[in-house]
Amino acid sequence: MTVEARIKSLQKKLNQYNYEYHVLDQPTIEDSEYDALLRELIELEQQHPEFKTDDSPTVRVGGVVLDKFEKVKHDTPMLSLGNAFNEEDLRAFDHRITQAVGSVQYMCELKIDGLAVSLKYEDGKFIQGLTRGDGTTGENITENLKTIHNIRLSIEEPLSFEVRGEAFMSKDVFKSLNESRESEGLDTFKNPRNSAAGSLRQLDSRLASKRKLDIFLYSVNDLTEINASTQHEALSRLDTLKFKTNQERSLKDNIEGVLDYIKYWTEHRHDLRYEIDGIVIKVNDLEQQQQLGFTEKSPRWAIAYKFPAEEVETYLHDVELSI
Ligand SMILES: CC(C)(C)c1nc(N2CCN(c3ncccn3)CC2)c2cc(C(N)=O)c(N)nc2n1
Repeated sequence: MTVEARIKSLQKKLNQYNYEYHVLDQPTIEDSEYDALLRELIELEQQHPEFKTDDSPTVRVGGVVLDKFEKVKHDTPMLSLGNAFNEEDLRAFDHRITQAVGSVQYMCELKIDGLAVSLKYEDGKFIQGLTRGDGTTGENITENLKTIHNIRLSIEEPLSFEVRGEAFMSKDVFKSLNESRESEGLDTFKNPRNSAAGSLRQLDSRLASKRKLDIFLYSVNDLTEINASTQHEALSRLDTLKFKTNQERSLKDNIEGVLDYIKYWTEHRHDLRYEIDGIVIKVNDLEQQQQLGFTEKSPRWAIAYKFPAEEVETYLHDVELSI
């Protein structure tokens, strides 16, 4: 096999292993075997840089050091969400909607407690990643986002659109990061959200790569590009394009179903391997979304139900401090 053929086959194999491990959560080879193949590919690409591609799995290890993050305007502004804190707020949200557009289905999604980011694809290639920033302008953190293994560096269709999602750090990664920081005498991070934010703000993408960040994607800015007519179809389309979406989502026929879903996750949220701070409820049908429209900064067809703050955690924290 020629060197070029070996490099191409390693790139293909490692990208497939990445997808199985980080998107499907179903690895088919041992980590040690993956690492050995990756080391071989890094070496071959260093000897033959003409065969290195910008969607090679070696991109994941980072290595670009910036002196600052450039500010970039979002093509499509990233909106914010209205909040609901109790059943009354949710019923008022439902009443306003059904009065305006009649009966609707709701897509319920776990509200991942991370950092909203926007990924831009052009002809199927990941070309730019931005933080949400103030919704209008974000920071260019493309090199750091490339180190998140389940972010597709290229997709199998030459699509051009922006995919939005929440980058986060899992509870286990957060715990071991704080343990190693403690042993190095560094100050620890307060919660996974803060450590994800700190990781994405690293100017050296090699450091960002070590933080093992993760991401769930939840919306596309140009739905005609993926010809979806509901949020349910949009998420399924992201799945077929091998993006990582959250599989705990559920389609409900009315507000009662939404209340059941919220009740369930209020009780089971701590069984998850990542933190959530609520539930996002969206009108499923895109035409009904259009009819409902937007306020000046958030959609009228979506709301974020926020879990009540947990006294137990703060109480224990205070007790620890007072000892
Ligand atoms: C596309 C819309 C606007 C409906 C939307 N917006 C979201 N967010 C907006 C406010 N965001 C925000 N962030 C910081 C400051 C102000 N707003 C943070 C993202 C969503 C966040 C999540 C999630 N976290 O899991 C989700 N499953 N779906 C979302 N959907």
